[in-house]
Amino acid sequence: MTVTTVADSGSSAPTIASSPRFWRRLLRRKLAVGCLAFLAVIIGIAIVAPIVMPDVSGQFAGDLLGARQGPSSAHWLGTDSLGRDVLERLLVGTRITMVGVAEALVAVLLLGVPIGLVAGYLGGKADRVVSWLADLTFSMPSIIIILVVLSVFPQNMAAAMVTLGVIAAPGLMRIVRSATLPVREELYVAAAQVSGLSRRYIIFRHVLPRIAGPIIVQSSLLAAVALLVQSGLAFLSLVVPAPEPSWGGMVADGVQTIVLQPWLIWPPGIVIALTILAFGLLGDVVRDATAEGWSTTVTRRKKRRVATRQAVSSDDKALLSIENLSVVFDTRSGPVPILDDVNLTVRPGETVGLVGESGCGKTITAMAVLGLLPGTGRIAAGRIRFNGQDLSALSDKELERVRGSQIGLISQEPMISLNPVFRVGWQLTQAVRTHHPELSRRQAKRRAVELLRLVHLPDPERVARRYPHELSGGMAQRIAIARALAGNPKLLIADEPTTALDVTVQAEILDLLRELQRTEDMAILLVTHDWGVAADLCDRAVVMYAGQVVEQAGISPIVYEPRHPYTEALLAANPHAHEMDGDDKTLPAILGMVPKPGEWPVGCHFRPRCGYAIPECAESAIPLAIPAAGHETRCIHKDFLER
Ligand SMILES: Nc1ncnc2c1ncn2[C@@H]1O[C@H](COP(=O)(O)OP(=O)(O)OP(=O)(O)O)[C@@H](O)[C@H]1O
Repeated sequence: MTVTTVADSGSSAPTIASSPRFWRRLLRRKLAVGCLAFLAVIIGIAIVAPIVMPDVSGQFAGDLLGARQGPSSAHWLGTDSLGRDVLERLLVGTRITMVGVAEALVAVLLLGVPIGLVAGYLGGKADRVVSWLADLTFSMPSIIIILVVLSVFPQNMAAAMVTLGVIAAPGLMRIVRSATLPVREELYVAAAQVSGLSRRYIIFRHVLPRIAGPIIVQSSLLAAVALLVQSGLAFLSLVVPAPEPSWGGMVADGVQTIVLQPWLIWPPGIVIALTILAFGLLGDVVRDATAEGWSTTVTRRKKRRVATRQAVSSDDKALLSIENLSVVFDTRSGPVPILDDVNLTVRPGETVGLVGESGCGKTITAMAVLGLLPGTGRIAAGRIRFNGQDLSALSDKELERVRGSQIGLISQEPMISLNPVFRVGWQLTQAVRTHHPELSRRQAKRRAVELLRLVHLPDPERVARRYPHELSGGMAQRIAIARALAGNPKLLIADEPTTALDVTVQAEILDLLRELQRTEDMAILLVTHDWGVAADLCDRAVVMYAGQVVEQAGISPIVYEPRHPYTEALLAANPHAHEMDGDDKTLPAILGMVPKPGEWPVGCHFRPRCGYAIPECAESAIPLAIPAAGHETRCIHKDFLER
């Protein structure tokens, strides 16, 4: 026999089982009330019966002439093989049976709960050692060990039941550990740490009450197992010496006389079966009540998650705040999701890089901010707050006023964005007048030349007289930047601004952007697939994959300690890193392709290409985790979360 525990019995459901709400939920269930009432009666009998009937325990024999009688008015449940009253022995025998159950439970709780709590809360080595010990104990044959203990301590029920508890403890440890993991990430636990409370205090006062639900479920199920084991050992006369009555011993008596009086097996058999059933069913209903609480807790946790996320990826000072943004493209076969729950923020004066392979949704994110979604694209959920206003709620006209004057855009193809039939100066002057209608034509012209000087174009007056086809790529990009600056924007969206340029010009444009950001006090949202560019320019990076933000953090942590396999793979495939290393080996590529919108896999979108994928990655949508302050990752992989 192996002592098993139900590993999923609400282990992941951090509910406050000690709260009145939990008890209200539990007591709404008739089955729970029935089980609790039944067990209360059994415990009451265990306490009272030996006091009321003190002689029964030591009674070796009763009326031998009236032995093996069926139920009668004198003996409601009949008499046993030695003429003793079955009902009296059943009632008095309740105590020793329940004491056996209690001994096993105390042992399992004393070992399983604290060790599981410490392993879950501390993690790392402590966790690994506990898991290893748990695995070791699982492979041990429990009943053999109990029999060995009984050979050393004959007829010692306490020794046998405590051994059972010790053997069952690793199962409870695991459940407590996994229930502790999400609780330790809660904000209030972090707040308790910050306020200097001791670990012991936090574990037992903050974490333990939150995981009481799974512990109650397990205790109930373990009580059923303990009762079965105690009855079995008593049946074999291994733990309760005669003439002490016990339920298991009474079953043994009934078995011996089964031919002469089959009735004797029924009373103890029924009571054992009903009590095991009550423990088992109570475990079930507690789990249901916990799960019901969990579904509401999930909603609350979701909100908390958002709150936590906002603590990382957004704050009140944010200039741009994209919150839970989902974008779809309407097609004949229905809406196709392009962006899924995108969250990111840009603070004033900050440069944030939006990194990812082609087709991940970087440009669509930028276009959504500008209210310029192409084709049938539309915002399906979420909002975009910019400088205190909700952009997603603005009309086209209102958005036009924001675009350019408050948010500027430079794109990958500056040449295409300039009208080939008008001189550069004229186009710039128009841009200045659009954003500053108060300026005269002459003043606007002067401002246009100033802008050309600002972007370090030599001889700006002459450049102003040129047509776009007379410009080089680098010059065209500088002019595009100058035009984006015409409205003195607070935020510049730069969509792959250097991709079409040669390397030296790329470096000049990046220098220019860095300088402008400082002098013009402008935030930049830089869309790029190039880590070199992101590392050169950005304070923070947001990594996108298949319509989702999969990781975001400060540029150093994300480059040196990526917490998502996609970021790690993207960094490994970065040609700049290899150039810097002098590494002439083949550049590692990420196998496979970014899945098309509408073909995203269930669970983690990166799973089919991920070398670390485990079955859980395919189960459901991966929530954002916060492995370190200011760092978010959409990965459940332990190796990445615990780096
Ligand atoms: N007008 C459109 N209609 C339908 N789907 C579109 C449209 N524009 C973009 N998409 C799809 O949206 C997804 C995200 O595109 P997006 O251009 O934002 O990716 P990206 O990460 O910026 O890549 P790139 O580096 O190529 O610009 C892609 O799968 C693309 O096919």
